[in-house]
Amino acid sequence: MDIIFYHPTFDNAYWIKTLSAALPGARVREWKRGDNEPADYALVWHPPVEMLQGRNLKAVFALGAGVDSILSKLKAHPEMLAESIPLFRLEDTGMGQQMQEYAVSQVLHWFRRFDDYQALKQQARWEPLADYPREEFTIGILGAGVLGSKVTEALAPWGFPLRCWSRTRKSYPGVTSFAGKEELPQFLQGTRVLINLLPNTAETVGIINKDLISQMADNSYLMNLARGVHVVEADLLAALESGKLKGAMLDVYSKEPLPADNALWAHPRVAMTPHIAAVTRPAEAIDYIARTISQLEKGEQVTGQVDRQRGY
Ligand SMILES: NC(=O)C1=CN([C@@H]2O[C@H](COP(=O)(O)OP(=O)(O)OC[C@H]3O[C@@H](n4cnc5c(N)ncnc54)[C@H](O)[C@@H]3O)[C@@H](O)[C@H]2O)C=CC1
Ligand SMILES: O=C(O)C(=O)CO
Repeated sequence: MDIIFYHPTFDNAYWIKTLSAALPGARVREWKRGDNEPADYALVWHPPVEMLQGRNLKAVFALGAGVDSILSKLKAHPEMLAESIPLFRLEDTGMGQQMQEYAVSQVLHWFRRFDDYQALKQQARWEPLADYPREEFTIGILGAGVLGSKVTEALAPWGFPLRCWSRTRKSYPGVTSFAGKEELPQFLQGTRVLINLLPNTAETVGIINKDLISQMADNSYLMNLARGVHVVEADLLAALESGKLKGAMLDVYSKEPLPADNALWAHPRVAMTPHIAAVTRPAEAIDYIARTISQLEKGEQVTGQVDRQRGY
């Protein structure tokens, strides 16, 4: 079996060595321009079209959870990957725990009013503030899939009212589930902290806009852990100015790296990280990919296949 590997920034030698060890007998090589030798599987992130085009592959594995960049490239270059070749993505493989850490630490930061105390500190003001009632600190998770469900699990022990919104109804313990466009207004009503973990699709681009924000509780918070295109940044800034939103924690942006002149950098109530909420953990990802390839070779059922029509 031949496997080709391409990632613009990973430690490719480590991946090739570890994957080879996990799949004895497989020949794993780094794909380089001009390599047209046969391959059975391809592992990719931001692949050049010529890497995949015209190959008789058994499957392609995306080296991340979101496949929006691969699917948008496919839209522009449908010849890159035949419809019949399945595309897989990473399901959790260590990203769930990272999202849990990120979400829980920031929710607690806001709940304990550390943002307010930080602002008071700037003015050397000693001023104990009233606690927020826990039962009114409702947390809503947009996108209740692999990562969204992990985040609800980590938040559950803290006792906040929890709700999620997804395409189909979920039954996660202690979480009120809302499904579909028609239930979005109900989901938003009273939501104090909105955590976004939706995939980037034609239906979700720009979903966090002024209309959506206006339906949330006053003095609410936004945490965007999914993709920058979900948020209309001008509407976010306007909501921060009007006071409708008290703060935002952003990991992803409409343009990455975020240009130095973007107003988000300077905003005192916007906290930011540079798209690191959950990164691909090589050992876990290799374990999943090796296991899935072995199962595919034996004709067994596998998980993680992307529905290209649905867009995630
Ligand atoms: N910031 C970061 O470091 C990272 C960001 N991500 C982002 O997180 C996203 C989510 O990842 P997973 O949980 O693994 O995806 P998933 O596919 O398991 O879950 C997606 C959820 O969104 C819901 N959904 C999709 N379209 C919808 C619609 N139109 N209306 C209502 N609900 C809809 C689905 O029902 C599902 O509950 C990825 O697509 C990626 O963009 C993923 C990893 C790291
Ligand atoms: O896996 C993904 O989709 C990511 O965004 C990784 O940072």
